Amino acid sequence: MTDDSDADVGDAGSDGDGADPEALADRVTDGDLRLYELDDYADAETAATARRLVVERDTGVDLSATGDYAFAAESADSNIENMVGGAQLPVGVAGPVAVRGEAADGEFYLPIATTEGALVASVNRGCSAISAAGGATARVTKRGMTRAPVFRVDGVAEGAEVAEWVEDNEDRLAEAAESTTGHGRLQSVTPYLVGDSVFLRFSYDTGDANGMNMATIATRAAAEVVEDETPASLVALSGNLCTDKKPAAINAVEGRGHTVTADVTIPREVVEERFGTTPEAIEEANTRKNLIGSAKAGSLGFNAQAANVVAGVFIATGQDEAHVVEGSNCITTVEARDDELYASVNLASLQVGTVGGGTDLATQSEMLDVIGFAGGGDPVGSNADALAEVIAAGALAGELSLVSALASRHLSSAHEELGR
Ligand SMILES: CC(C)(COP(=O)([O-])OP(=O)([O-])OC[C@H]1O[C@@H](n2cnc3c(N)ncnc32)[C@H](O)[C@@H]1OP(=O)([O-])[O-])[C@@H](O)C(=O)NCCC(=O)NCCSC(=O)C[C@@](C)(O)CC(=O)[O-]
Ligand SMILES: NC(=O)C1=CN([C@@H]2O[C@H](COP(=O)(O)OP(=O)(O)OC[C@H]3O[C@@H](n4cnc5c(N)ncnc54)[C@H](OP(=O)(O)O)[C@@H]3O)[C@@H](O)[C@H]2O)C=CC1
Repeated sequence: MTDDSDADVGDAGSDGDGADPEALADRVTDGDLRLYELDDYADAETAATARRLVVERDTGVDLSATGDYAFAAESADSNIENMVGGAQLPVGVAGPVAVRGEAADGEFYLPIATTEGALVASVNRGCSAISAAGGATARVTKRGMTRAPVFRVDGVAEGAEVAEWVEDNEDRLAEAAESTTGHGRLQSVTPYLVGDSVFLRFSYDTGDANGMNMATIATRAAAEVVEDETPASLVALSGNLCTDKKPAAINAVEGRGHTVTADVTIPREVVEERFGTTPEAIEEANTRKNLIGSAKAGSLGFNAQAANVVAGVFIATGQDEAHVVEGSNCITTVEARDDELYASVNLASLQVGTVGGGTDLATQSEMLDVIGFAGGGDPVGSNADALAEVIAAGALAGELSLVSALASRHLSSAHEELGR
């Protein structure tokens, strides 16, 4: 879409369209402008072109591939600073997979952006077995985006008073928090006291949005009320008990974002035909690997590759990719029954949105459309719920296929064949 060689020649000192990327790049090189100030002197695309020129000159690297991006630069204004282009990776589809959810009920393609050969094939195989079995049942059982500021108090007694005040005045905190958003609703505030630190874990229903910005802005307003009304002094708006983008047991236990569970019962003949192994072998591999192995490792994830599906769909659909950390909090269960296999996944903390964040970008919104849940839902929140249910079904497909491949000793040959 963009090309350094045919950029407009114009006045590098003027605002907006017509600015010359070469002249702008010269001004950066001369120390007259900072890289991030280029947007004040040119439209977003020209500014990105000028930045590429600066980086090309400084590093000697040809950035023509990075400059060949397929979205309007200005559409990424709220997503990136110092933009130089686009990072592209292949996206494939698995499915369609049949999902019997509360919000998602039908057959759904699962777009997966990845560079790992064999991943889409694996999820596709799992999807085909799930669909042959009549589909996966999926339910969102909890929603709540959290933000937990930390306050300083003078000691335990004062901290306990602050915690009590918060518990008695949740309605006042909700009023302040909700004054900042049309869609966010404060669901709870849970105080934690550690010595002279008080943590307040705020949890919000954020509708169809991931809600991390929404929750952060709302919590700032609530924190001001806490400071006005109690002796507590705000130290940090995020006190890590949220817990955002770090492995944390609190998310695995209490949930964060969407807590979603999916299960399926697959007839024995379908298992044997699609996975080339038996329900008993899959159960044994799951127990020894995903349960005992994970326990011995002290892992928070009792699964094989939930993060693969979460990451692939997140990148394809404009979710915050760092939330894959929480998205990997998944427990996979498998049970061989008389003539069938029962399998389930529980994703405790899946952060998804169909509005906001990167969901409006060109390819990302296309992929949300492919799944069928782009934009705000009716009722509010139903699109994000549906996306969570479809991802859970995809994670279940990935678990079934990979654990089967391990049970049938096909993992390394599959990757030799498809991934090298
Ligand atoms: C690779 C397969 C699927 C072959 O499996 P197969 O049974 O030999 O393949 P098949 O040719 O008989 O086809 C069966 C089905 O697989 C699908 N399929 C088959 N090939 C393709 C393809 N090219 N493109 C799209 N879909 C494909 C497709 O659904 C097909 O059904 P059909 O449509 O023909 O009725 C299998 O061996 C497999 O799933 N292996 C596991 C690979 C895997 O899961 N990799 C994930 C990444 S591993 C990792 O990152 C995490 C790890 C392992 O470190 C985590 C841990 O510690 O456990
Ligand atoms: N601030 C932070 O600390 C952090 C931010 N992030 C980033 O936050 C972003 C996600 O935040 P998020 O708040 O979701 O996104 P946005 O900041 O993009 O806000 C989305 C907005 O969409 C509006 N909206 C319109 N329709 C709906 C609907 N149906 N349901 C819900 N909201 C709707 C809401 O407006 P209104 O509120 O007015 O109702 C909402 O605030 C990601 O880009 C992520 O990377 C990630 C981690 C930390």
